[in-house]
Amino acid sequence: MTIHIGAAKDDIAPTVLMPGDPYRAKWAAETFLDDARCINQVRGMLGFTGTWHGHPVTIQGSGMGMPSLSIYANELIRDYDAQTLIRIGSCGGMQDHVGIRDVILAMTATTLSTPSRGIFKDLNFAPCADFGLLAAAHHAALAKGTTTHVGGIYSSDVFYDERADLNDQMMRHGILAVEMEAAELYILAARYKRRALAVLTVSDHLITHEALPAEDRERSFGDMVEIALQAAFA
Ligand SMILES: O=P(O)(O)O[C@H]1O[C@H](CO)[C@@H](O)[C@H]1O
Ligand SMILES: O=c1cc[nH]c(=O)[nH]1
Repeated sequence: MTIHIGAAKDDIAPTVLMPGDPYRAKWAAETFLDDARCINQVRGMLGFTGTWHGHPVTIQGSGMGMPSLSIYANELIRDYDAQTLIRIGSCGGMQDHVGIRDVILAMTATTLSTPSRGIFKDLNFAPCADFGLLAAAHHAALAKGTTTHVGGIYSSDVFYDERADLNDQMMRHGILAVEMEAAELYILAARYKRRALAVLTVSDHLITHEALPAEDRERSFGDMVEIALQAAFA
């Protein structure tokens, strides 16, 4: 057990999927895993462990934002020895050619700041995905026929952002979508030599202002979960 995860060490699999939403963790575990059991309820940040095609898998909510993700990812890596961490998240589309429900594979994650900012001081570290996971996820997405985009995303600290100029610069530089966790996940994976990837589904759009309801964000993103699982065990 850790401060934020009530599971015994053996209850967490080496492969962990991390949605921001704990109820997406529950839905994904019940939908895709065999013999799924709840292994964490501390603070309501639900986690489940089961098997997918015989492989042990944990699906643990990360909460919203990098400070929350950082707590769970640190404990999963340092206390539970998680080796492969794949975020399965929602995001806001930032390019015209990116549509609602499309899948984004985040090759890089640009940020203004992360919980790791302090250790880098004046260095701008470039958080990036594990290439093997990225390539395997792309292969899985193509095989599935899911409309998928691979490229840079923006990990923001702010959902209700008062600085429109930042989004403008992201869009101008080809960033595909905005979310709030991937950059810190990639930095922690680099620090501890683990594999990480963010597989995202576009839930709303900053240009068209389309938006999916909360229930869809919780329960309807099956393609991204299957892509993440196939990538993890490719
Ligand atoms: O759907 P999740 O995985 O929570 O991801 C996105 O949704 C939340 C904001 O609504 C942030 O956590 C953002 O990164
Ligand atoms: O962080 C997020 C997630 C979904 N949509 C957004 O606009 N931002």
